[in-house]
Amino acid sequence: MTVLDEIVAGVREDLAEHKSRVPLDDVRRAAREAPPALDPMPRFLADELAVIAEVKRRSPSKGALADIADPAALAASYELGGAAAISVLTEPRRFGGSLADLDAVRAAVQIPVLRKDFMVDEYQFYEARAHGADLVLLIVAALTDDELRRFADLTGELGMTALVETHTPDEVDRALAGGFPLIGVNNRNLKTLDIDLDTFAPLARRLGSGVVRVAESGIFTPQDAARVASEGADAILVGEALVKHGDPVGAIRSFRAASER
Ligand SMILES: O=P(O)(O)OC[C@@H](O)[C@@H](O)c1c[nH]c2ccccc12
Repeated sequence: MTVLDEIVAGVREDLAEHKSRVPLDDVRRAAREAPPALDPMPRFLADELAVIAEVKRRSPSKGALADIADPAALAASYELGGAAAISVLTEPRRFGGSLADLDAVRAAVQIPVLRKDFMVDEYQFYEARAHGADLVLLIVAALTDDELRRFADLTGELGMTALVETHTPDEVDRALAGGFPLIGVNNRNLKTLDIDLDTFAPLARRLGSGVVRVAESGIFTPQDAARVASEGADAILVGEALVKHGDPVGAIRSFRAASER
């Protein structure tokens, strides 16, 4: 079993508990009644490198990253620093996340919010929308082509935008075949947890400029941001460097300033 398989198995166990607590019909109604989702794409298509700033308490590779007592306050400083969107980890076992974190962040900011989780069941998409998410993550490595298609369709029906995550040439080809407009390249291999910033450039080239390209993971400095921007990134997704930084407002500003596109 890879780490990804183990995480997904845990997600499926937790899902059974969610479903028994809030039946599908109820979560669907809540999704329908939520304020409409925001469209993040204009921010990603703007001239400046967009920063997706992540609320991340822990990670499977490094354990505890930061003691985030007030996720709403952290999100508010991300917004103040000029983040284009905020990513909130909701997976509890390995990342210490929760839907409560998503609720807190949603209530604190005006910009689009991404529910970052391992999305493997329709239920989670209604749940994401019911909790105010504007974007969800679709990890190609964790899904069949049929699931990718179904989940992307459902994401769109709910008014949300899918960030489709890739890590290999084969996954890039699958994402391109699906016609998805917003595609991430994760510099971290979710099967081994190894990080390599050299992952991005060749896959970004393979993706081409017809899609919005997001460089994910392992971006720690403005120099890293400038590098992936020069390799074609329209946006960067940054977690660890921001949650550990004493000045998240300044950190986001420095990432944004690093790239002149
Ligand atoms: O903390 P980092 O190295 O800046 O990475 C952020 C983000 O890319 C990472 O949290 C991530 C990318 N894809 C994921 C999929 C699941 C869980 C987490 C992730």
